Amino acid sequence: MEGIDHLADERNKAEFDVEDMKIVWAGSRHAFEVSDRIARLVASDPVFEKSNRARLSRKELFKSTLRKCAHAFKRIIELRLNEEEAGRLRHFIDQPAYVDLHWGMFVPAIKGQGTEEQQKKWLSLANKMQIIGCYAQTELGHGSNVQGLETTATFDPKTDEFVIHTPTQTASKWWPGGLGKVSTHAVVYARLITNGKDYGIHGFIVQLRSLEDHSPLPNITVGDIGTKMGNGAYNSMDNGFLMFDHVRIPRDQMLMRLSKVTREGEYVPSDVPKQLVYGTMVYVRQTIVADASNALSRAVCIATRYSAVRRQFGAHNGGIETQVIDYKTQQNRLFPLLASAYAFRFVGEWLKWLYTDVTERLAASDFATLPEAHACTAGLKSLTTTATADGIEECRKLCGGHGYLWCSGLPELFAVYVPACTYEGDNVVLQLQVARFLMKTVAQLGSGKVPVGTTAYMGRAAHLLQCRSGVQKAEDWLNPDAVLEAFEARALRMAVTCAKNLSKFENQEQGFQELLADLVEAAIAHCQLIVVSKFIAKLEQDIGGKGVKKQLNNLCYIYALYLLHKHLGDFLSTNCITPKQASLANDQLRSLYTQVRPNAVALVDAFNYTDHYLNSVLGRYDGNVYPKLFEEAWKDPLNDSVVPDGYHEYLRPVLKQQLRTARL
Ligand SMILES: CCCCCCC/C=C/C(=O)SCCNC(=O)CCNC(=O)[C@H](O)C(C)(C)COP(=O)(O)OP(=O)(O)OC[C@H]1O[C@@H](n2cnc3c(N)ncnc32)[C@H](O)[C@@H]1OP(=O)(O)O
Ligand SMILES: Cc1cc2nc3c(=O)[nH]c(=O)nc-3n(C[C@H](O)[C@H](O)[C@H](O)COP(=O)(O)OP(=O)(O)OC[C@H]3O[C@@H](n4cnc5c(N)ncnc54)[C@H](O)[C@@H]3O)c2cc1C
Repeated sequence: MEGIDHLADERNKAEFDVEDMKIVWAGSRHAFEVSDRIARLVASDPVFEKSNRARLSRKELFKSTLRKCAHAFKRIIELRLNEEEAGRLRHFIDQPAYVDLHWGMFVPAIKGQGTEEQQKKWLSLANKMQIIGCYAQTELGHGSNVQGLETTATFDPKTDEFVIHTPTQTASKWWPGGLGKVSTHAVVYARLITNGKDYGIHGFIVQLRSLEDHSPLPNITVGDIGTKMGNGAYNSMDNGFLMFDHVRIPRDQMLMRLSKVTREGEYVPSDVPKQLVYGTMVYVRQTIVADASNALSRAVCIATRYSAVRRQFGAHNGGIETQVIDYKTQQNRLFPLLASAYAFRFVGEWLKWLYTDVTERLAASDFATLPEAHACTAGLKSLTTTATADGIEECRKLCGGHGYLWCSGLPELFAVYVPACTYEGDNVVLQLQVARFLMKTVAQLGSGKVPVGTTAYMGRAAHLLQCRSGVQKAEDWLNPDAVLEAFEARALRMAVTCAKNLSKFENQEQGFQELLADLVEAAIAHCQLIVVSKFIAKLEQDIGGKGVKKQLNNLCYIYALYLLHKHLGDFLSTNCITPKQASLANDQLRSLYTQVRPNAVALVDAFNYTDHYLNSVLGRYDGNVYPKLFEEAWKDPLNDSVVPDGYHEYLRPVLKQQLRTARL
């Protein structure tokens, strides 16, 4: 059956031009062409083979990761790939590795926090990978609470050096990716102490390993923190621990773009907000939002193709059974995830714009939008990674029993993805940052300060606090104004309720702690509004291609109405909509599912994923699932022999024992 497209009928049903949708998904024709070319390059290179990853021991997996990274670097040089192409290459290799932290955090930290001189020195080494770096912030005892970090960097004016020290076991660096076995250098976050005074957390470039033989430098203890969840998965990464015993570094290895320490040991505070020391996290959170749509779309692609292949029940008189994708329950679970993948794609594009905008403003000493950029990156990182991790697991269940097989691609994808809910800020901790931002904004309403950006809607509080939805029939829920008003009213009313409840406390911080759960819900409502509004804004752009806009329109309203249904309690309890209107939203949702159904397979084809990248028997482009499941099963080491190892020692004696007992 090789060569037959088992999904051809599905593809023929599509009512839009898939090639045009591929461009919209990629962001531009250029981005599509680069991605397409590099994905094929990776798929055709045997060094990047990954189908046996689960069967490798940790050591084998790690060594194969080193090999892939070295080969990738060689190819980047040979083919003279530019930064964008090199980034796509690493993405499609699809194996977490030290390079992610080197390029994703070490280099950006130096770019963001190093002086020009420091950038010149360190980036020229890092860009050629003559040094490899990681981002060493988290400690055994503190991750979320950055202000609680214990590592010290004490200035010694006698030698013009900082002494980096780990004063307690809980001060050991713990988790940094690439640290365990690879990094030669790290940006280490430590408490800066000079003239006996603690000036809080600052970044320092510290060499960890010899550039000659890779052994740890004197007074440095470093290693891998151990095996993590799942076979393969994130175990290709050497997350590490690190302890310093009074390690000396030159003063000029403190990242000094923001604040400085002079030769005499005087601390010169930055004339810009001190929070810019957290700038690398803002940058990475923004990239994590863009990546959420990659991971979710991958899972959705597998679940959608397989749901079209898989048939259960419904056969009459020996006829053909029903494709499981035709069950409304399957659609109700799958299509909102398909819609979410597109929604996260577009909000990711918007967030990239916001980040670029704030970066330009900061360069011009305009710090006004920094709090919003922090709230948006934190909140959207939290919202999209939570939904994506849950979504991948839902896709596994949507694939029934076979989804639980490693070769479905879903267990490993879940195991690799789920720590995104924790790293770069625990998702609850991050929503609480959004909540603080919202409470400040609400407190300023009526003060004459007009809320802008993503909180502009709060400026229409007089209307939004008393309006009632005008929806009268199901189709009214396809009106962008009706949807936006419902989401805005719900978000504002939840924030205002929290603010009112907070005001009942004499001690605001105590009140905040008491109301944490409500505050997180208000923050989530605000972030969902952002995603919905950016999807609607996307539809207002000039989108060409036969039928493309119609499909995006359907997905946009599936996303919004599915959220409305899921969080109905919020919408009803805040009196934004009536039960009747909620029921109309459900009617509309069902109708949208019917419209998406014939386009579902084509909508996931638009992601343009190669079979190599998906690495899933269930998600194969040709839908030839069953013979390939057998092929994979035969490859399992347990099937190397018909009679298993251990039969003679452990199985035969038991069987013989039973036989004797039975005879008695
Ligand atoms: C492409 C790469 C591949 C990805 C691989 C992923 C590898 C993973 C890497 C990591 O995980 S690195 C470690 C990441 N760690 C965290 O994310 C820690 C999370 N914690 C924090 O970010 C902060 O400590 C906090 C929880 C946000 C704030 O803590 P706290 O309440 O103690 O606040 P302060 O530090 O005192 O600051 C208060 C003040 O500052 C504002 N603010 C906080 N963060 C930022 C920021 N990033 N940018 C701008 N402003 C920020 C905050 O809103 C407060 O403002 P005001 O209310 O005072 O106005
Ligand atoms: C795979 C992976 C890779 C990582 N890579 C790096 C890296 O490269 N570099 C690096 O420096 N770090 C890295 N980290 C560490 C990561 O950034 C931290 O684990 C993360 O910031 C969460 O901090 P924590 O572990 O201290 O969680 P904790 O803060 O201990 O969280 C535990 C629980 O407490 C809750 N909680 C904590 N504070 C509050 C609060 N104020 N209010 C309400 N609830 C709260 C949380 O919601 C959570 O449920 C990595 C982690 C992982 C899992």
